[in-house]
Amino acid sequence: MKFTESLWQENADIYEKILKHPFILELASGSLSIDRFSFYIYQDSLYLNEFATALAVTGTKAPVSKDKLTFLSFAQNALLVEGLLHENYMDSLPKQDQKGASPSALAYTQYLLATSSLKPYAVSAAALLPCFWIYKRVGDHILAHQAANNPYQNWINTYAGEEFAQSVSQMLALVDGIAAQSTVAERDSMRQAYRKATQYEYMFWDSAYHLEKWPV
Ligand SMILES: Cc1ncc(CN)c(N)n1
Repeated sequence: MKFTESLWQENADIYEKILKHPFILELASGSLSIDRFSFYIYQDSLYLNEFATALAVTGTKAPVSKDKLTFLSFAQNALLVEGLLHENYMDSLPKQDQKGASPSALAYTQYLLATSSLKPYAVSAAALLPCFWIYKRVGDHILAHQAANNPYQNWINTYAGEEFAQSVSQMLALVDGIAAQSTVAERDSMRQAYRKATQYEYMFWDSAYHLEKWPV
């Protein structure tokens, strides 16, 4: 079994919880409130900026230039392709009262930035994989289960689309290649990083659904 397949199986419990989360159920039915979606898009636009930095930093550690370029192109796509989707939405959605990242969003981006800055290449790459793979699987799942005339169609089309699918395949191949050259201990660290980022993915949806605020 591929290393990435084992990661998926070990973390299927969290993926099942994501699929049953009201944010995802309501995104698929089109009934998600505009306030919640708007909160999510604003938080995600902040997230994408930091995510792109974490991708670029991870790229600097790649031992071969082909893989460096791949990480840099992922960073570029996060800012241009996903960023454009968010900019288009932000122009038409209600403005947010709360400025800056929510507690969960900040925790997630700081985790990715710290991991990409301070941990080995293999661990950084594993921490970034859920950001690709979970969105692809959630996008595909929603596309297959969505209601007609869904107001969030552009979002669904981006993550269930061919361009995003190609990035995900590239990222999976990269992580499998890195794992094949890693020791058992390194693979264990990769597993831990993958699970932590998967937990943060769940928390990101959950915090958007609850319009999470700073308590003080
Ligand atoms: C929180 C989060 N995770 C992942 C993705 C997909 N790059 C995203 N846009 N936002």
